[in-house]
Amino acid sequence: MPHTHPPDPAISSAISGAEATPPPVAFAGVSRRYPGTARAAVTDISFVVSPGRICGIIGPSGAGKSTVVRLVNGLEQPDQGRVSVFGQAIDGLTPEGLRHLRRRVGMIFQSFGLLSSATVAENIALPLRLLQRSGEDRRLRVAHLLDRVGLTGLGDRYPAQLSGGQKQRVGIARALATDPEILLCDEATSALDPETTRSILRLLDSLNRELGLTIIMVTHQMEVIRDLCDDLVVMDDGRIVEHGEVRDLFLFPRHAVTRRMVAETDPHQPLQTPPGAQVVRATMTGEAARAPLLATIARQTGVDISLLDGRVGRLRSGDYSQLLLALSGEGIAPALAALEAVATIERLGQ
Ligand SMILES: Nc1ncnc2c1ncn2[C@@H]1O[C@H](COP(=O)(O)OP(=O)(O)OP(=O)(O)O)[C@@H](O)[C@H]1O
Repeated sequence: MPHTHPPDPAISSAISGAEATPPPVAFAGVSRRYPGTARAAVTDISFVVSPGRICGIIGPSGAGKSTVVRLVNGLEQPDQGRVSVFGQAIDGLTPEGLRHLRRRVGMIFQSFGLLSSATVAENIALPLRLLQRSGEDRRLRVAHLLDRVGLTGLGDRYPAQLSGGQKQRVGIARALATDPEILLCDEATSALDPETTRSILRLLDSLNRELGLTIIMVTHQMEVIRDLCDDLVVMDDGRIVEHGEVRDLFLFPRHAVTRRMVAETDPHQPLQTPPGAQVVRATMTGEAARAPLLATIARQTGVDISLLDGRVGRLRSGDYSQLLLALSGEGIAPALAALEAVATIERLGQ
């Protein structure tokens, strides 16, 4: 059974069916084996993406992440189970139904997928051409999209004349051309350097906030999950091994794959435990993460506090700090009580 952290209320109501509008994406017991292969690429996948959320999918190479996104836009069909997009099962859709679905679901890729012989403007206009929109319609929409992704004035360039980050912006503009409600991103930042990655993540964040766009983000980079996503699905060997809100999985990973991927964001060894000290891990979020907690508690209780390890930062849901502390001397019990009032405390022994 996968580890499931308590879902947010929107997910609970989507699963229970209490929500009037069906969720953008729902997988129920989905399996898929590619023809000619011995093992299923994905097995018994069930999860729900609620409207306006950014859901990350992470896992080692070959875990089945790309297969999951390809199942969402009908590039693959399930052998078992059901994939629903806005409540509609994608298997059994007519070609016309599938075309209509794909207008509501945009997609961007690691390799950008641009036509090298077409200009930036022509690349962005391609989906509109397929919809037989008029030339004037296309021109206006492309100008708007170029502005929106920060490429004003670059419509006449060819892809070869752009940086990697600019190419991905063209990919995003093209994916948005049909005004989709869902954006699928398959390793969309994996070919980019860290600074360019951050600028693309900021763009995706603003599109999500301003347009209410639901985003599914396949990545092998936990930093992308930490910085951008609300929810997280962790896959290994074709199965979901853990899923829930990023805050819960990032701060309290349970499955070995999640633990390993979280550890990779901050690889180092904690300091040795001083003899006789009580060791605790204290996790704070929001206001408490920024408070001068250790100094205040040491002053008030007389306890000695050594910092053995720590990580601080910002998730999409807010600030966090997670500190490995060794408490010694007088006042350990009141210090623990004071910590427990504002932090989640895990006692790791003496
Ligand atoms: N078109 C295909 N034909 C046959 N097997 C495939 C095909 N596409 C993927 N697979 C296999 O299905 C499994 C899952 O692949 P998938 O690409 O979904 O994983 P992934 O987690 O996205 O991997 P990566 O991070 O390396 O892209 C792998 O064993 C892969 O070899």
